[in-house]
Amino acid sequence: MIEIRSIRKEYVSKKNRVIGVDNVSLTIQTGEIYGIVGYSGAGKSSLLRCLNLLERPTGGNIIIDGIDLTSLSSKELRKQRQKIGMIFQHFSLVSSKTVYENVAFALRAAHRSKDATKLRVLELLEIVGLSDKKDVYPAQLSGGQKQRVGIARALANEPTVLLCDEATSALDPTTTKAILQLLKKISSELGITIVLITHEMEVVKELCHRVAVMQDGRVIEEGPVYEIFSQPKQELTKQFISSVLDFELPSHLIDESEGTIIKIQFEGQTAGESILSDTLQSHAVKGNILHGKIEYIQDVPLGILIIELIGDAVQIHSALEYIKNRSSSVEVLKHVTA
Ligand SMILES: Nc1ncnc2c1ncn2[C@@H]1O[C@H](COP(=O)(O)OP(=O)(O)OP(=O)(O)O)[C@@H](O)[C@H]1O
Repeated sequence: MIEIRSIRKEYVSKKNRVIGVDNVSLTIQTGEIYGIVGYSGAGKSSLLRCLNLLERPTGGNIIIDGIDLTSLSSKELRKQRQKIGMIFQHFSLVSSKTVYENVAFALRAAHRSKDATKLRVLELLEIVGLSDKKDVYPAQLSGGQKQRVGIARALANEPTVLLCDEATSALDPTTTKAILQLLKKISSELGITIVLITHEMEVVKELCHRVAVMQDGRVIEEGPVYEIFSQPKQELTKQFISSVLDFELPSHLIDESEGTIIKIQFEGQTAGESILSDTLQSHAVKGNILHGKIEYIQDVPLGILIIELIGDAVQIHSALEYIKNRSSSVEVLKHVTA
C-alpha cells in the first residue's frame, strides 16, 4: 500500500517560488492500477517523482508498505528504491548498450552474480516479448519496443511498485494499446501496484482501477474509474471525460427538433432501450431515438440514449416522471409541450 500523506512540493529559486504539489493525500492499495490525470503543469510529474523521492517533498510523508521513505537515511532509501521501478515517456535507454545490457545494468547495480543476471534478463525479456531483440541497440527498435525494454529494466529488481511517467504519450494508438495490455498483464500476474500519470483519459479508461484528477497542484476529484466516468463532479473532470465519452448531440439537431429532448444515462446492466419501450407503451407519446452510445469501462457498460418525445403536455410530464423513476440520470435537454 502507498500512503501519500499531505505531500507538498515547492520549487524555490532566487526569483520566485512555485508550488508543484499542494497538500495531496491519497491511499493506493496494493495491486491497484492508479491513474493521475491533469493538464500540463497540474503537478502530476512532481507528485509521481515524490513517490520515490526523486523529488524530495517539501512537506508530508510517503509511506510504502509501512515504511516512511521520507524518514530514511540515503543508504536505506537506496535499498527501498529497488522496490520501486519507473518508466519514462522517452524511455531513457542507454543508446550505446544493447537491449540485454540496458536491462542487465539495473541488476548489476543490485550486485547480482553474472549467471543470476543472465537468467533474470532473459526472463524479463520473455515477459515483455523481446527475447529475439536482446543483442540489438535501442536505435534499431520501434518506440513500443523501446518502452518494453524500459519496462523490463524497471521490473529487474522485482519491484512491488511501478511508476509510469506518461509511458505511452510518445506512442501511436495501436502501440499504446499493446503497452497498456502489457502493463495490465504485469499488474495481474506479478501483483505489482502501478501508479501512472497521463493527460490521456483513454489510458485511464483502458487500464486504471482508480483515478485522481489534479489541478494547480491539488487533487480535485478522486475515486473508482467507473464512478468518476459515470458521475463526474468537477468541471475539469467532465472535460477530461468528454474527450473519451463523446455523448453530446450536435446542437443543430436539438434546435431543429420539435419535441422534448431527454438524455438518459444508464449504468451497469440497466438497459436504456427497455426504459424507452416501457415508457412508450404506457404513455400516449411518440419517441424517436436521436443518439445512442455504449462505452465499456473495464467491461462494465456505461451508455446514453438521447430521445425526442412528442405528445401533449400532460403525457410528456407523466412520461418524464416515469423515466426519472427508472433511471439514475435523466437530463432534459429541451422541453417542448404541444
Ligand atoms: N524543477 C522545477 N523547478 C521549478 N518549477 C518546477 C520544476 N518542476 C516543476 N515545476 C513547476 O511545478 C508545477 C507542476 O509541474 P509538473 O511538471 O509537476 O506538472 P505536470 O502536471 O506533470 O505537467 P506536464 O504534463 O507538462 O509534465 C509547474 O508550475 C511547473 O512549472
